[in-house]
Amino acid sequence: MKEIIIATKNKGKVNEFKEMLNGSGYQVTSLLDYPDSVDVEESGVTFVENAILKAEAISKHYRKITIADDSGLSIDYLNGAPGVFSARYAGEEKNDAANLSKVLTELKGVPEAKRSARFHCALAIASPEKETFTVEGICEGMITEKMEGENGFGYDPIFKPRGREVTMAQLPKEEKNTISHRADALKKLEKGIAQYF
Ligand SMILES: O=P(O)(O)OP(=O)(O)OP(=O)(O)OC[C@H]1O[C@@H](n2cnc3c(O)ncnc32)[C@H](O)[C@@H]1O
Ligand SMILES: [Mg+2]
Repeated sequence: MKEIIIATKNKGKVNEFKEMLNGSGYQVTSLLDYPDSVDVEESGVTFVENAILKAEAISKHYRKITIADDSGLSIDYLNGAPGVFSARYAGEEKNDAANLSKVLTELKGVPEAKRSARFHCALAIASPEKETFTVEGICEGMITEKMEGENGFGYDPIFKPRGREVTMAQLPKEEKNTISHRADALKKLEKGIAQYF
C-alpha cells in the first residue's frame, strides 16, 4: 500500500488522520512509527509556515511522502492567542491541562458574546520530488466556562463548535471528524494526494 507519513507525535492527531483516511487506500503512518525522528523547530509565525517546516524536514529525511499538520486555537478576546503558540501556551513542556486552565483563567468573567474563537489547521504535503502544497481549515466556535467531555484532545473540552450545544470533547469522534478544522483542511487536500505518488 502507498505510505503517507503524518509528521506528528501527537496521538490525538494521528488517530484522527487514521480515522479520516480509513478506506482511502493509503497506509497512514506517523512519527510514532519512526521514534528516532528529529524534532523540527516550529519557528514560523503562521500555521502554514510551521506545517511546511515539519512536512519538508520529515519528507527529506525519510524520502517519503509526508503530510504535516500545524494547528491551534485563536481566541478573539485574547487578540488571536494562543495561535501558533497553542501547544506551548503554558510553557515549553506542552501540558494540555495547564494550557486549558490558563485560557479559562484569562477568560474568567468574560460574557458569552465575547468568547468567540476558532480552531485553525494548516496541512502541508511534501515529497522529495515535488513542490510542497498547503491548505487551511477552520472550525468556528466559542470558549466555554468550564471543561467538559473526555473525547478528542488538547483544547476540545473548552471549545463549543458553532451550532452545537456541547463541547468538541463531548461529541462522538465521527462527528468531530466531520466538522473539525482538520476535517475541513483534509477535504481540500484529499484529491491532490494522488498526484504525489
Ligand atoms: O507539532 P506536532 O508534532 O504535530 O504536535 P503538536 O501537539 O505540537 O501540534 P501543534 O504544534 O500543531 O500544536 C497544536 C496545538 O493546538 C491544539 N489542537 C490542535 N488541534 C486540536 C484539536 O483538534 N482539538 C483540540 N486542540 C487542538 C493541540 O492540543 C496543541 O496544543
Ligand atoms: Mg508542535
